[in-house]
Amino acid sequence: MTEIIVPATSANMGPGFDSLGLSVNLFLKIKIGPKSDQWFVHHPFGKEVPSDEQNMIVLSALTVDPNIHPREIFVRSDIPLARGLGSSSSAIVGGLLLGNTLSGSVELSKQQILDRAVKIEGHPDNVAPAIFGGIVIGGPNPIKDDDFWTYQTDSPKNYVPIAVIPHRQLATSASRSALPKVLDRHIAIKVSAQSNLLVASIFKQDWQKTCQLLEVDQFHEPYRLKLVPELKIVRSICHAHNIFGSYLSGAGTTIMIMTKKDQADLLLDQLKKSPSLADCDIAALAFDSLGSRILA
Ligand SMILES: Nc1ncnc2c1ncn2[C@@H]1O[C@H](COP(=O)(O)OP(=O)(O)O)[C@@H](O)[C@H]1O
Ligand SMILES: N[C@@H](CCOP(=O)(O)O)C(=O)O
Repeated sequence: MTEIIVPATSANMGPGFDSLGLSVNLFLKIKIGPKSDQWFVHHPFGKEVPSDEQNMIVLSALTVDPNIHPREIFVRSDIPLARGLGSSSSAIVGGLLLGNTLSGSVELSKQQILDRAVKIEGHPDNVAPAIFGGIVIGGPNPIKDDDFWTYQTDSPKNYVPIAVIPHRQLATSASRSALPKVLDRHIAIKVSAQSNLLVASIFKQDWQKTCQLLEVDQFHEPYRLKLVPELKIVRSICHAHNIFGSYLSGAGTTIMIMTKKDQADLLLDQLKKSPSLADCDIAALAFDSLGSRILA
Protein backbone atom coordinates (compact mmCIF):
# COMPACT_ATOMS: atom_id res chain seq x y z
CA MET A 1 0.00 0.00 0.00
CA THR A 2 1.43 3.40 -0.97
CA GLU A 3 2.19 5.50 2.12
CA ILE A 4 2.66 9.27 2.36
CA ILE A 5 4.74 10.49 5.29
CA VAL A 6 4.80 14.14 6.42
CA PRO A 7 6.78 15.47 9.41
CA ALA A 8 5.61 17.82 12.15
CA THR A 9 6.98 21.34 12.06
CA SER A 10 7.92 24.06 14.51
CA ALA A 11 7.24 27.47 12.95
CA ASN A 12 8.03 31.03 14.06
CA MET A 13 11.64 30.29 14.95
CA GLY A 14 12.53 33.41 16.93
CA PRO A 15 11.52 36.58 15.09
CA GLY A 16 10.95 34.65 11.85
CA PHE A 17 7.19 35.05 12.23
CA ASP A 18 5.23 33.40 9.39
CA SER A 19 8.53 32.73 7.61
CA LEU A 20 11.01 30.49 9.44
CA GLY A 21 10.43 26.90 10.55
CA LEU A 22 11.99 23.47 10.97
CA SER A 23 10.80 19.89 10.79
CA VAL A 24 10.93 17.32 13.59
CA ASN A 25 10.46 13.57 13.91
CA LEU A 26 6.73 13.32 14.67
CA PHE A 27 4.84 12.10 11.61
CA LEU A 28 1.52 12.03 9.83
CA LYS A 29 1.26 8.79 7.82
CA ILE A 30 -1.39 8.30 5.15
CA LYS A 31 -1.92 4.89 3.57
CA ILE A 32 -3.93 4.82 0.35
CA GLY A 33 -6.64 2.14 0.55
CA PRO A 34 -9.03 0.75 -2.06
CA LYS A 35 -11.45 2.66 -4.27
CA SER A 36 -14.81 3.19 -2.63
CA ASP A 37 -18.25 4.78 -3.28
CA GLN A 38 -17.39 7.69 -1.00
CA TRP A 39 -14.31 9.03 0.68
CA PHE A 40 -13.71 7.45 4.07
CA VAL A 41 -10.81 8.46 6.29
CA HIS A 42 -9.92 6.04 9.07
CA HIS A 43 -8.18 8.24 11.67
CA PRO A 44 -7.48 8.30 15.40
CA PHE A 45 -8.76 11.82 16.19
CA GLY A 46 -12.37 11.08 17.15
CA LYS A 47 -15.43 13.12 16.19
CA GLU A 48 -13.48 16.41 16.22
CA VAL A 49 -12.09 15.58 12.77
CA PRO A 50 -14.37 14.61 9.83
CA SER A 51 -14.02 11.15 8.30
CA ASP A 52 -15.69 11.99 4.97
CA GLU A 53 -14.79 14.29 2.06
CA GLN A 54 -14.79 17.23 4.51
CA ASN A 55 -11.57 15.87 6.06
CA MET A 56 -8.72 18.35 5.51
CA ILE A 57 -6.58 15.69 3.81
CA VAL A 58 -9.32 14.91 1.28
CA LEU A 59 -10.24 18.57 0.76
CA SER A 60 -6.60 19.33 -0.04
CA ALA A 61 -6.30 16.31 -2.36
CA LEU A 62 -9.37 17.44 -4.32
CA THR A 63 -7.85 20.89 -4.92
CA VAL A 64 -5.25 19.11 -7.04
CA ASP A 65 -7.85 17.22 -9.08
CA PRO A 66 -11.57 17.31 -8.22
CA ASN A 67 -12.13 14.21 -10.39
CA ILE A 68 -10.13 11.77 -8.28
CA HIS A 69 -12.15 8.63 -7.55
CA PRO A 70 -13.07 8.35 -3.83
CA ARG A 71 -10.96 6.02 -1.69
CA GLU A 72 -10.62 4.68 1.78
CA ILE A 73 -7.54 6.14 3.41
CA PHE A 74 -5.85 5.11 6.63
CA VAL A 75 -4.29 7.84 8.76
CA ARG A 76 -1.95 7.53 11.72
CA SER A 77 -0.30 10.50 13.37
CA ASP A 78 1.75 11.31 16.41
CA ILE A 79 1.48 15.07 15.75
CA PRO A 80 -0.81 16.49 18.45
CA LEU A 81 -3.64 18.67 17.13
CA ALA A 82 -3.68 22.43 17.69
CA ARG A 83 -0.46 22.62 19.74
CA GLY A 84 1.80 24.58 17.42
CA LEU A 85 3.44 21.57 15.77
CA GLY A 86 1.93 22.04 12.34
CA SER A 87 -0.77 19.34 12.34
CA SER A 88 -2.93 21.28 9.88
CA SER A 89 0.04 21.83 7.57
CA SER A 90 0.84 18.12 7.69
CA ALA A 91 -2.76 17.36 6.66
CA ILE A 92 -2.63 19.94 3.85
CA VAL A 93 0.74 18.79 2.50
CA GLY A 94 -0.27 15.12 2.91
CA GLY A 95 -3.52 15.82 1.08
CA LEU A 96 -1.79 17.59 -1.80
CA LEU A 97 0.64 14.68 -2.14
CA LEU A 98 -2.32 12.29 -2.03
CA GLY A 99 -4.03 14.24 -4.82
CA ASN A 100 -0.83 14.30 -6.84
CA THR A 101 -0.39 10.55 -6.42
CA LEU A 102 -3.99 9.63 -7.31
CA SER A 103 -4.61 12.06 -10.15
CA GLY A 104 -4.22 10.65 -13.62
CA SER A 105 -4.04 14.07 -15.24
CA VAL A 106 -2.16 16.46 -12.90
CA GLU A 107 1.48 16.19 -11.84
CA LEU A 108 2.63 18.95 -9.51
CA SER A 109 6.29 19.73 -8.80
CA LYS A 110 7.44 20.27 -5.19
CA GLN A 111 7.40 24.04 -5.86
CA GLN A 112 3.80 23.87 -7.06
CA ILE A 113 2.84 21.81 -4.01
CA LEU A 114 4.47 24.47 -1.82
CA ASP A 115 2.62 27.32 -3.53
CA ARG A 116 -0.71 25.52 -3.20
CA ALA A 117 -0.05 24.55 0.41
CA VAL A 118 0.74 28.17 1.32
CA LYS A 119 -2.44 29.28 -0.40
CA ILE A 120 -4.46 26.94 1.81
CA GLU A 121 -2.51 27.42 5.08
CA GLY A 122 -1.86 31.16 4.67
CA HIS A 123 1.87 31.22 5.50
CA PRO A 124 4.92 29.14 4.50
CA ASP A 125 6.62 28.56 7.86
CA ASN A 126 5.05 25.13 8.49
CA VAL A 127 4.29 23.82 5.02
CA ALA A 128 7.79 24.57 3.64
CA PRO A 129 9.74 22.51 6.21
CA ALA A 130 6.99 19.86 6.08
CA ILE A 131 7.76 19.49 2.36
CA PHE A 132 11.53 20.01 2.28
CA GLY A 133 12.74 18.99 5.78
CA GLY A 134 15.48 20.73 7.77
CA ILE A 135 15.24 24.46 8.47
CA VAL A 136 13.43 26.48 5.82
CA ILE A 137 13.04 30.21 5.29
CA GLY A 138 10.10 31.12 3.10
CA GLY A 139 8.44 34.25 1.82
CA PRO A 140 6.53 35.62 -1.15
CA ASN A 141 8.25 36.31 -4.47
CA PRO A 142 8.50 40.15 -4.55
CA ILE A 143 6.82 40.41 -7.93
CA LYS A 144 4.36 37.54 -7.77
CA ASP A 145 2.58 37.09 -4.45
CA ASP A 146 1.25 33.59 -5.07
CA ASP A 147 4.72 32.15 -5.67
CA PHE A 148 6.92 31.43 -2.64
CA TRP A 149 10.69 31.49 -2.46
CA THR A 150 12.42 29.23 0.02
CA TYR A 151 15.95 28.56 1.23
CA GLN A 152 16.53 25.25 2.98
CA THR A 153 19.45 24.23 5.15
CA ASP A 154 20.41 21.47 7.60
CA SER A 155 19.46 21.53 11.26
CA PRO A 156 22.37 21.49 13.73
CA LYS A 157 23.94 18.07 14.28
CA ASN A 158 25.00 18.55 17.90
CA TYR A 159 21.75 20.14 19.06
CA VAL A 160 18.43 18.59 19.97
CA PRO A 161 14.90 20.06 19.91
CA ILE A 162 13.19 19.67 23.27
CA ALA A 163 9.42 20.16 23.15
CA VAL A 164 7.28 21.22 26.09
CA ILE A 165 3.75 20.41 24.92
CA PRO A 166 0.93 21.61 27.18
CA HIS A 167 -2.07 19.25 27.22
CA ARG A 168 -4.22 22.25 26.25
CA GLN A 169 -5.12 22.85 22.60
CA LEU A 170 -4.96 26.31 21.04
CA ALA A 171 -6.33 26.76 17.53
CA THR A 172 -4.01 28.80 15.31
CA SER A 173 -6.93 31.03 14.30
CA ALA A 174 -7.66 31.88 17.97
CA SER A 175 -4.00 32.53 18.68
CA ARG A 176 -3.67 34.80 15.61
CA SER A 177 -6.55 36.92 16.82
CA ALA A 178 -4.47 37.83 19.89
CA LEU A 179 -1.98 39.68 17.64
CA PRO A 180 -2.06 43.47 17.24
CA LYS A 181 -2.99 45.02 13.90
CA VAL A 182 -0.13 47.54 14.07
CA LEU A 183 3.45 47.31 15.38
CA ASP A 184 5.61 50.11 16.74
CA ARG A 185 8.13 51.16 14.04
CA HIS A 186 11.18 51.13 16.37
CA ILE A 187 10.35 47.65 17.59
CA ALA A 188 9.70 46.41 14.04
CA ILE A 189 13.07 47.78 12.82
CA LYS A 190 14.99 46.27 15.73
CA VAL A 191 13.36 42.87 15.47
CA SER A 192 13.66 42.76 11.72
CA ALA A 193 17.42 43.43 12.09
CA GLN A 194 17.66 40.60 14.61
CA SER A 195 15.69 38.36 12.27
CA ASN A 196 18.28 39.09 9.55
CA LEU A 197 21.00 38.12 12.05
CA LEU A 198 19.14 34.94 12.89
CA VAL A 199 19.03 33.87 9.24
CA ALA A 200 22.73 34.68 8.80
CA SER A 201 23.66 32.75 11.94
CA ILE A 202 21.71 29.70 10.72
CA PHE A 203 23.46 29.70 7.35
CA LYS A 204 26.85 30.27 9.02
CA GLN A 205 26.01 27.46 11.47
CA ASP A 206 26.80 29.81 14.32
CA TRP A 207 24.36 27.91 16.52
CA GLN A 208 25.25 29.62 19.78
CA LYS A 209 24.11 32.96 18.35
CA THR A 210 21.13 31.26 16.69
CA CYS A 211 19.96 30.10 20.13
CA GLN A 212 20.24 33.61 21.57
CA LEU A 213 18.41 35.11 18.61
CA LEU A 214 15.60 32.54 18.93
CA GLU A 215 14.56 34.40 22.08
CA VAL A 216 14.21 37.97 20.78
CA ASP A 217 10.85 37.82 19.01
CA GLN A 218 8.50 40.74 19.47
CA PHE A 219 6.17 40.03 16.56
CA HIS A 220 4.01 37.49 18.38
CA GLU A 221 5.35 36.08 21.66
CA PRO A 222 4.55 39.11 23.87
CA TYR A 223 0.91 39.00 22.72
CA ARG A 224 0.52 35.24 23.01
CA LEU A 225 2.13 34.99 26.44
CA LYS A 226 -1.24 35.30 28.14
CA LEU A 227 -2.41 32.26 26.15
CA VAL A 228 0.78 30.28 26.84
CA PRO A 229 2.16 31.39 30.25
CA GLU A 230 4.36 28.26 30.27
CA LEU A 231 6.75 30.06 27.88
CA LYS A 232 7.98 32.34 30.68
CA ILE A 233 8.44 29.41 33.06
CA VAL A 234 10.34 27.31 30.51
CA ARG A 235 12.60 30.23 29.59
CA SER A 236 13.45 31.01 33.17
CA ILE A 237 14.33 27.35 33.87
CA CYS A 238 16.59 27.40 30.79
CA HIS A 239 18.25 30.68 31.82
CA ALA A 240 18.88 29.38 35.33
CA HIS A 241 21.15 26.82 33.63
CA ASN A 242 22.55 29.31 31.12
CA ILE A 243 20.67 27.65 28.28
CA PHE A 244 19.23 29.78 25.44
CA GLY A 245 17.16 28.70 22.45
CA SER A 246 13.51 28.64 23.59
CA TYR A 247 10.66 30.01 21.49
CA LEU A 248 6.92 29.66 21.12
CA SER A 249 6.45 26.99 18.48
CA GLY A 250 3.95 28.13 15.85
CA ALA A 251 0.88 29.65 17.43
CA GLY A 252 1.42 27.61 20.63
CA THR A 253 0.83 25.91 22.93
CA THR A 254 4.15 24.07 22.42
CA ILE A 255 7.40 25.66 23.49
CA MET A 256 10.47 24.45 21.59
CA ILE A 257 14.02 24.64 22.90
CA MET A 258 17.01 24.11 20.64
CA THR A 259 19.68 22.94 23.03
CA LYS A 260 23.12 21.34 22.88
CA LYS A 261 22.97 17.54 23.07
CA ASP A 262 25.22 17.48 26.13
CA GLN A 263 22.81 19.77 28.03
CA ALA A 264 19.62 17.97 27.05
CA ASP A 265 19.42 15.47 29.93
CA LEU A 266 19.95 18.13 32.57
CA LEU A 267 17.35 20.40 30.99
CA LEU A 268 14.79 17.61 30.57
CA ASP A 269 15.23 16.71 34.20
CA GLN A 270 14.75 20.31 35.38
CA LEU A 271 11.70 20.88 33.18
CA LYS A 272 10.05 17.64 34.30
CA LYS A 273 10.63 18.57 37.96
CA SER A 274 8.74 21.88 37.65
CA PRO A 275 5.25 21.69 39.23
CA SER A 276 4.15 24.53 36.90
CA LEU A 277 4.77 22.24 33.90
CA ALA A 278 2.92 19.23 35.34
CA ASP A 279 0.24 19.49 32.63
CA CYS A 280 2.73 19.23 29.79
CA ASP A 281 4.37 16.41 27.84
CA ILE A 282 8.09 17.10 27.81
CA ALA A 283 10.28 15.21 25.36
CA ALA A 284 13.51 15.33 23.42
CA LEU A 285 12.65 15.04 19.74
CA ALA A 286 15.02 14.86 16.76
CA PHE A 287 15.34 17.13 13.76
CA ASP A 288 13.91 15.68 10.56
CA SER A 289 16.02 16.24 7.47
CA LEU A 290 13.96 14.51 4.78
CA GLY A 291 10.62 16.32 4.75
CA SER A 292 7.70 14.61 3.03
CA ARG A 293 8.23 11.27 1.33
CA ILE A 294 6.17 8.66 -0.44
CA LEU A 295 6.84 4.96 0.11
CA ALA A 296 5.55 2.84 -2.76
N1 LIG B 1 -4.37 14.66 10.17
C1 LIG B 1 -5.39 15.52 10.12
N2 LIG B 1 -6.50 15.19 9.42
C2 LIG B 1 -7.51 16.07 9.33
N3 LIG B 1 -7.55 17.27 9.93
C3 LIG B 1 -6.49 17.62 10.64
C4 LIG B 1 -5.35 16.78 10.77
N4 LIG B 1 -4.43 17.40 11.52
C5 LIG B 1 -4.97 18.59 11.85
N5 LIG B 1 -6.19 18.73 11.34
C6 LIG B 1 -7.10 19.89 11.51
O1 LIG B 1 -6.31 21.02 11.84
C7 LIG B 1 -6.71 21.55 13.13
C8 LIG B 1 -5.53 22.10 13.87
O2 LIG B 1 -4.96 23.14 13.11
P1 LIG B 1 -4.30 24.40 13.79
O3 LIG B 1 -5.28 25.08 14.67
O4 LIG B 1 -3.70 25.20 12.69
O5 LIG B 1 -3.19 23.80 14.75
P2 LIG B 1 -1.76 23.14 14.44
O6 LIG B 1 -1.56 23.16 12.97
O7 LIG B 1 -0.81 24.02 15.19
O8 LIG B 1 -1.78 21.76 15.02
C9 LIG B 1 -7.35 20.35 13.83
O9 LIG B 1 -8.23 20.76 14.84
C10 LIG B 1 -8.04 19.66 12.68
O10 LIG B 1 -9.27 20.29 12.37
N1 LIG C 1 3.11 31.69 11.79
C1 LIG C 1 1.95 30.95 12.21
C2 LIG C 1 2.38 29.55 12.59
C3 LIG C 1 1.26 28.64 13.01
O1 LIG C 1 1.80 27.38 13.31
P1 LIG C 1 0.91 26.22 13.95
O2 LIG C 1 1.82 25.06 14.08
O3 LIG C 1 0.42 26.72 15.26
O4 LIG C 1 -0.20 25.97 12.98
C4 LIG C 1 1.29 31.66 13.39
O5 LIG C 1 2.02 32.03 14.30
O6 LIG C 1 0.09 31.87 13.41
